[in-house]
Amino acid sequence: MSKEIGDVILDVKNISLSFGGVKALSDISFNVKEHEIRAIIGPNGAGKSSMLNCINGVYLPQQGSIAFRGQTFKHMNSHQVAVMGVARTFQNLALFKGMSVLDNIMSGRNLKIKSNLLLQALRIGPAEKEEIRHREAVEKIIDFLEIQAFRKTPVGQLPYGLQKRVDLGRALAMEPQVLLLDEPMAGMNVEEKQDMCRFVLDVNDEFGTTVVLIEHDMGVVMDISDRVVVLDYGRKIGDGTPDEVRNNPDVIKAYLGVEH
Ligand SMILES: Nc1ncnc2c1ncn2[C@@H]1O[C@H](COP(=O)(O)OP(=O)(O)OP(=O)(O)O)[C@@H](O)[C@H]1O
Repeated sequence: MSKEIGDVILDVKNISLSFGGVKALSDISFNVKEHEIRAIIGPNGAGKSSMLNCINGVYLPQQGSIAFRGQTFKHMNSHQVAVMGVARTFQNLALFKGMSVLDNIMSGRNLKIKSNLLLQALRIGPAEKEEIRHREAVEKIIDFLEIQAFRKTPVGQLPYGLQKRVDLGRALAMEPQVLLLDEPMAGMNVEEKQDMCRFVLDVNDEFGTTVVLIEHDMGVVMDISDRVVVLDYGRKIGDGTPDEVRNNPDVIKAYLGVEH
């Protein structure tokens, strides 16, 4: 894999997060470079989702800071983080099940809609032109994700693997610079996983989008990631290329309970 990795786009510094007496994250630091695919792995309860929730402003860590392109966003909420260019998908799908694929992906464009609600509703003036532009962008994503056949289908009627693809489409509709994927392959069969892997690689390659993903499937992680950060009980125990992480005794111990 020979691709150009850029400067640091996301810099996580000394993040600590507790829920009452539970320390979900202890002094976690790592960075993500532009155009990278960066995985966060670790056993159940390691703190992976908590970390993603700190990055996209859902949780406010008690300590530490996160900077996007050098700009620290200590108190930004998830909307502000999204406007800045960080989109995410969810472990448990958060789609509108009764709405069509097209409308679900369109909902990802909301952040980009500039005209006021009345003009939008009447579809007149600049709102009409804007709507056409958004529709075109959404159609491109639908083509890219190869879901043309289901454009008008209510999302709830689609197989799980396709719903995950629509979830990705909705995040892509925000035209993010950084895409956070929370277990994009969870619950998928082998074929669906292969498809999702290909789409993640294509998004990274064709749009240049930086990807941060949590994933339990080690085969997938080792195949597609440029670098991997490993958490265990809220602490960072490894950070490096897939090969470095694979051979790290602390990581082996955390996963297998024994050193090899
Ligand atoms: N909202 C919350 N309230 C209380 N405790 C929480 C909350 N979210 C996470 N935790 C706790 O923080 C710790 C880390 O959880 P987190 O979900 O981040 O781990 P994870 O690595 O994503 O796990 P999994 O792989 O099972 O999804 C766990 O002990 C969990 O019980």
